[in-house]
Amino acid sequence: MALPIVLSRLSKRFGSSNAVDDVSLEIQAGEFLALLGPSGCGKTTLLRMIAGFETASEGQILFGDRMVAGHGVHVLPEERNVAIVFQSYALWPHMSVAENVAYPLRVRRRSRADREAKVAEALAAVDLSGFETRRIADLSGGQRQRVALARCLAMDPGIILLDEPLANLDVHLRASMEETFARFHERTGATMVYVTHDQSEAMAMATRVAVMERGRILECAAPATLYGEPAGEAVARFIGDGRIVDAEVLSGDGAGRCRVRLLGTEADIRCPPGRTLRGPGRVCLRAEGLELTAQGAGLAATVRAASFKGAHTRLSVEPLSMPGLVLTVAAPHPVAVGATVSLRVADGWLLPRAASSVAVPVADAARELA
Ligand SMILES: Nc1ncnc2c1ncn2[C@@H]1O[C@H](COP(=O)(O)OP(=O)(O)OP(=O)(O)O)[C@@H](O)[C@H]1O
Repeated sequence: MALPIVLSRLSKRFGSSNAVDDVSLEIQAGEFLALLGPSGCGKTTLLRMIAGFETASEGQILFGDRMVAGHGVHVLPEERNVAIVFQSYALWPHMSVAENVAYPLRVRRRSRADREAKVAEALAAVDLSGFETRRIADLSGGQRQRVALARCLAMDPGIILLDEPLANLDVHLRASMEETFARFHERTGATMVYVTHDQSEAMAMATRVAVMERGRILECAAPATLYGEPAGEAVARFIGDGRIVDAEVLSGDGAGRCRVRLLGTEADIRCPPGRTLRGPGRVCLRAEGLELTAQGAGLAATVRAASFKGAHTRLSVEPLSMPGLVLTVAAPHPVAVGATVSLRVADGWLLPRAASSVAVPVADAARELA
């Protein structure tokens, strides 16, 4: 049965440095949560603490209502009833596929008939029926990872922890494995925590993504929210290569749209609904929110680099109004480096924290002006 995982004020110190720093997070039963962040941000340490391979310096971990770490408790990994999938597969090379998948069931002294049924079902779930007698050495990397997943399935765990399971696979195989993982998640219904530094992988599979930086969780939200409506500048920059620019909020409808002046031009963009704000703010711009427009009509910029992508040409452009800032835009046709183009800001996101900390609600501002 899937269990929720609750992390409360969890920290891990190695010497004087905090690898995990005051992390609190509730992972729902049956959720697929990705821990995403650059190398060294603490995601593996956090996963190892959930698994029980690391003790907590502070804080606690609950699986459902069972305390597994904290308040002097440290439940050993083998007693936590979690399944773990590593990038190194951790299979027994001298055993066959079926023997590997059956291994945890054998340890639990399940009957032969039960083992055989579970192994057949687990191998079918990862498209490896017919591979029962193959040796691990005779499998590809993707097939080995699928055996590791089948072994997990056969254990029927409530919690599955995955540490960069696709890191050793090539790009094409990774894409097909993303589907396998999604089906695997559906099938097990288990709570899954998936560590990766690859944001496209995290965004494609997870129901929520926790973005980590220097041991802390910056934001934890659904992929579309992180991408479209990030809460702060660090996540806006990290996810989808967003660019942050200063803006002046001119007016807003209170329902999630506002008019801003930015980079010497005006645009209608998205903003947090609720209070209508005006005053200075910070806006996240992404390549797909910018469009080429008729010469002289929008924001003038110089093309600094052009890279042909097949369906479009990706341009790096420098606005004349802000030298040094490099924006990216998808152009429907190639444009020469050095040319001047005009851009229209078709979409952007007014960052909430910057806005609420400096901007004034329109109603109040109007009263002040009256
Ligand atoms: N056993 C240890 N002893 C000392 N420092 C450690 C230990 N394990 C991890 N660290 C440090 O803790 C920090 C977080 O490491 P961690 O492996 O959790 O990061 P990560 O985000 O998983 O990185 P990567 O993607 O490179 O694996 C790093 O600065 C690392 O050097």
